[in-house]
Amino acid sequence: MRQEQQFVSLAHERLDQLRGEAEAAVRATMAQVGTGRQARMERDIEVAERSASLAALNAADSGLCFGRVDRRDGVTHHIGRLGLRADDAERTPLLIDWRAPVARPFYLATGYEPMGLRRRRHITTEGRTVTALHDEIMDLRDPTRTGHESHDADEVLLAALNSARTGRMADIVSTIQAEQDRIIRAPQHGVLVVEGGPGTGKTAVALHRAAYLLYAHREQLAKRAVLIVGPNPAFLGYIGEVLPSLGETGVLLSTVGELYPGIHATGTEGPAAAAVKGRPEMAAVLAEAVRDRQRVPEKGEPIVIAHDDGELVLDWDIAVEARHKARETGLPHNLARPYFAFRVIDDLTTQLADRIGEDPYGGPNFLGPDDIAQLGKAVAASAEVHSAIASLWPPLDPQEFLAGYLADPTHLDDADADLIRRSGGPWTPADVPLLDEAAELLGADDSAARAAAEAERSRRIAYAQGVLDVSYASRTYEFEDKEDVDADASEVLAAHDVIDAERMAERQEEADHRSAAERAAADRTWAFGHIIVDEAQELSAMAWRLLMRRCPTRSMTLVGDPAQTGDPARTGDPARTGDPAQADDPGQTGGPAQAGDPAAPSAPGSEGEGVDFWQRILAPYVEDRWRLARLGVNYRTPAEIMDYAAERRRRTDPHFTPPRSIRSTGTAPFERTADLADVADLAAAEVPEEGRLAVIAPRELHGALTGLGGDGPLDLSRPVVLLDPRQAKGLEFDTVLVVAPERMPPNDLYVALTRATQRLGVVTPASATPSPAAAG
Ligand SMILES: Nc1ncnc2c1ncn2[C@@H]1O[C@H](COP(=O)(O)OP(=O)(O)OP(=O)(O)O)[C@@H](O)[C@H]1O
Repeated sequence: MRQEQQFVSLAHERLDQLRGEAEAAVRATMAQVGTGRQARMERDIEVAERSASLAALNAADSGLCFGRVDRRDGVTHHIGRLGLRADDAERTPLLIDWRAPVARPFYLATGYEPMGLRRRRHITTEGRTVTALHDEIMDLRDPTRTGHESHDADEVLLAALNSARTGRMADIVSTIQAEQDRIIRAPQHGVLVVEGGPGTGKTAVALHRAAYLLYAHREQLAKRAVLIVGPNPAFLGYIGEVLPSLGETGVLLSTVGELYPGIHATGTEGPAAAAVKGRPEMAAVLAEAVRDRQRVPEKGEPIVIAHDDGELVLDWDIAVEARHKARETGLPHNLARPYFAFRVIDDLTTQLADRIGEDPYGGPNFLGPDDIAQLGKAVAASAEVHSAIASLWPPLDPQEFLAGYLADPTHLDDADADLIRRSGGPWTPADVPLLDEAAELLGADDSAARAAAEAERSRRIAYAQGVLDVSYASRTYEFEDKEDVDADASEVLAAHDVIDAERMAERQEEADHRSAAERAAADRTWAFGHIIVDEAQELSAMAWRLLMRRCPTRSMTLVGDPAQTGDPARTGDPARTGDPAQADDPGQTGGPAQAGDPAAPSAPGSEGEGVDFWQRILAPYVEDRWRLARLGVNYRTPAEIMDYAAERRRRTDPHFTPPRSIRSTGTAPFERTADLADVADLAAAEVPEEGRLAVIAPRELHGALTGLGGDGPLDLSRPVVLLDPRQAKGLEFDTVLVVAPERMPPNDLYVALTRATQRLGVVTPASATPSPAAAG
C-alpha cells in the first residue's frame, strides 16, 4: 500500500506539473496580441488545442491510476486514465494510457492465458489516497505469492456495480471485462453490431470504444469527428459525462431529431404517425411528391407569355420535352431546374425567331445566328418567362416542401395520410429524416451563395494583386537606391517572390476555428469519421437512411437489443412496418434492398433471430458486410430481478433466454396492490438513502400519479423520477417501481423491469384506472 501510495502521489505531482504548464501555456497564448488575421487565427487554434489538453489533464484527476501489471520478465507498468512521462531526459513512461497496446493484458489476461503477466493489481483510490489493492496472481505456483491475493478481480467489479447511482453514467475504465475489451478495440473500419440484453454494458462499451478510436486514430477522427446517436435528450444527458471523464471532448452527441441543422424538433405526435413517417417507402413517396411539383400545362391550355416582340406560347409539348431533359440529368430538383429553364428558353427563342425572321415567300429565315442570340438574351431576361418557368418547376426549399406535403399527404393510403396530415405546428423528431430526405431530393440550390463566394474571392485576389504591385514598385525603387544590386538582392525578397496573389488571398480568408464536432453539427452534409448508434433497434428505416448519408465510409458501431424494441416505427424491418417489398433505392450506396429476401446471405459466423433483425436493417447499405458481437453478462440487474423479468417475458415468448446476471442480492422483487394516489408515498418509503428511485408507468397514468414531479421537465439527478417505459430505455436506478405492468406491451415491460441495480417493486393499481383513451 505504501509503495503504491508513493507511486500514485508521484503520478499526481507530475499531473499537477503538466497542468500548471498547460494553464500557463493557455494564458500566455491568450495574451498574445495578434496583429493581422493570420496571427489571430493561429493564436485561436493554439488556445483551443491547449485548452483541450488541459481539459484532458483535469479529467484525469479522479482515478488517475487504477491498475498495475507485473510481467514475468520483471517489467512493471502502471495503468491509468492517460499516459504520463517523467520529466527526465529520456521522458521515461510513468503511467500507461488504458488504451495503449501495452495496457491490454490488464483487461484480457487470465490464468489460462496470462499474456506474459505474473500479477495484475487493481488500485482503488479516493482522491489521491490509495484505499485498497486487489491482486490476481496469474500463476498459482508463483513463489512470490503472499496468500493475500484475491483469486480474481470480481470484488472490484462488484463494488463498482453495487455503488449507488447518481443519475449520470460513470466510466468503467478500471473494470472493463475481456468480452467488452475485445469490442472496444475492434478495428475501426466497417459496421460492427453489438447485441446484448439489458445491462450487458452495450452503452458503456460504445462510449469506451469512441474514446479508444479517438486515441488510436486521433488525426483522422479529430478532423472528421465521431457522432454518437442516442434515443432522446435525457439519455444523452445521462451518458454525457463519460467521454469528458475519459478526457475526450471532440465528440458530437445527438438524437436523430437533432441532426438537421437549424431545426429544433420540439413537436410531439403519436407512435402511429411516427411509424408511418419512418417507413422505408417514404423515400419513394417523397420522391414522387417532388416529381409532382415538376408540372406541365394541360394539353391545349398553354401558358401565354407577353413579350415585346409578340406573345410566346409555352405549351405541353415544350414543357414535357424540357422536363424530360431536366429529369434525364439525374440531378436533384433544384439543380436540374436550370436545365428545364434553359430548354424552355431555347424553345421559346426558336418560336420567336421563326415568327420574326419568317420569309413570307417560304425562303430561309432572315435572322442570322447573332440576331437569334440577341433574341435569346431578351427571352432569358424576361421576368414573365421566368415566372412561367417557376410556375412549372419552382425552386423548392426542404422545409417549405415538407410542410406542404404534410398539409396534403399524397401517394399514401387514406388512413396513413390521415395519420400524418398536419398544417403548421413545430417539427417532430420523425419529421427530421423526412426533411433530410427532402433536402437530398431537392438539392441545395447554392448557386447564389457560390456566386457570392466567388465574387468575394475575386475581390480578395484583386486586393492582393494591388498589394503585390505596391511591393513590386517599392522593390524597383529600392534596387535603384542600392549601390550593389546583386549583393543585396536577397534582403529585398518581397512578397511577390514567394507568393502569388491567389495564395495571398487564400491566406487572408477567415479560417474556421470551430472544432470538427462543432462544424459537423452545423453541416447537414458532414461525413463523420465514425458513427456510434445506441439503442440502434429503435431507429426507423428513414432514420437509417439519414445516418448512412452521414457516414459514407460505413465506419460504424451499432449497439442494441431487438428484445427491447419499443417504437413501432423502428428499423426497416418489413415485418413490423408493413412494407413487404422494401425495395426502394437505398440511397448513395446503390444496389437493391435485400430485406425479406430468403436468399440474402446472413452475417458471417452468427446465427439466430438477431442476425436476421440486423441483416434486414443493414442489407440495403452494406449487404452482408457487417460483423456481429454479442455481450452475454448482465452487469446491472441482480439475478432475482432478471429471473422475474424473464418469467414475465416468457408469458408471451416461451423461448426467451435472458442474459446471465453477474451478481445476486438475495432480495426478490416485491409485488403490491396500491391506489395510484398512494404510489408517491410508496416511492418515498422505498427511495434509497443514497441513490435514485424511478417510478415507471404507462404515460396515460402519469396524471393520476401525483406527487412524483411528473409535470416538470425530466431531471435524472432527482432522488425520485417518474418515467414512461420509453423514457426509461437505457437508464438505470437503484430502485425501480413498475406501475401497471399489465398495461405495458411485452417489450416495454421488459425494459421497465430491467432498470434496477438493487431493488424492484411491481405495483398493480387497486382502483379502476383511467382507460388510455379517457386519459388522452
Ligand atoms: N465492466 C464493467 N465494469 C463496471 N460496470 C459495468 C461494466 N460493464 C457494465 N457496467 C455497468 O453496468 C450497467 C449497465 O451498462 P449499460 O447501461 O452500458 O448496459 P446496456 O447493455 O446498454 O443496457 P440497456 O440495454 O438496458 O440499455 C452500467 O451501470 C454500467 O456502468
